[in-house]
Amino acid sequence: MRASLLQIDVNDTESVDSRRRRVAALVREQDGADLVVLPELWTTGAFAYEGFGAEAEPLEGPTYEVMAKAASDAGVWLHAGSIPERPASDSGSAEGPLYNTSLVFSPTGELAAAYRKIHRFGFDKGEAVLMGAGSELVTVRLPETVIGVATCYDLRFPELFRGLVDAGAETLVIPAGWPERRRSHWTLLAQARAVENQAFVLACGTAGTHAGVPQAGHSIVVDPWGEVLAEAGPGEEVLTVEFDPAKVATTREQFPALKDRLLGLDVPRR
Ligand SMILES: NC(=O)CCC(=O)C(=O)O
Repeated sequence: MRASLLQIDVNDTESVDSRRRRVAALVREQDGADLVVLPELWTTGAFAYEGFGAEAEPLEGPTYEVMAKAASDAGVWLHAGSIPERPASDSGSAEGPLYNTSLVFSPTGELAAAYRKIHRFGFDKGEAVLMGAGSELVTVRLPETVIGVATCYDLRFPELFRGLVDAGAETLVIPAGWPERRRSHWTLLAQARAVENQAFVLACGTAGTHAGVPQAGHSIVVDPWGEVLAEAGPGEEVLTVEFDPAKVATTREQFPALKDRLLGLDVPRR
């Protein structure tokens, strides 16, 4: 299986419209890939809080339209990263809470899944107060593997990933806007989630600086044994990797640690 992670430079000088067009063209160039992955909130920047309201869009808004077409033009599964989503309220008005919502498209441009980020970053400010929390785990069956989706700060919450594994996930796909300041956590946590869940991890971050926050870049692909298969540098980059999804089953068979779980399962305790 071939995956391409598009580590986009998200800065304050390029307009959202221009970035959308540029990223769509990059997606179309990945026509030999099985899966293409974009970062979190790459239209606005994950730390550009002022832009969330101004650039919020309904699920089927401009980013959806452009990305659905790019996925079908390239004939790839596309995890299009996330958008600041403003769902239309029941009455049909444009008012309502915002969500940090990821979109996954099939190679024919159909929406296969939408995931609203569960853990919002910022403690008492930023995303944590501007956006609502999602509540549903999302997996998507591709021909080669089942992907489980999570977003950026979710990476710090292992129980979410265990839930995805229980729902069948074999490849964990994590778009992010992770800051350079905590790059060591990013790499360490990506490897930890791969090892503990015996799953592939595809973690795609942003490059550049937006809202005064330098981004880590260093998108990373880790195999179920915790080996780093590929890692990007700090700048904009297309990180392409080939991997064998069957390695999940062989790792889980040969080192069956997931079968030794006791807590959280309905089993007698010693
Ligand atoms: N956008 C985010 O979720 C940032 C997460 C982060 O900076 C961290 O967990 O550290």
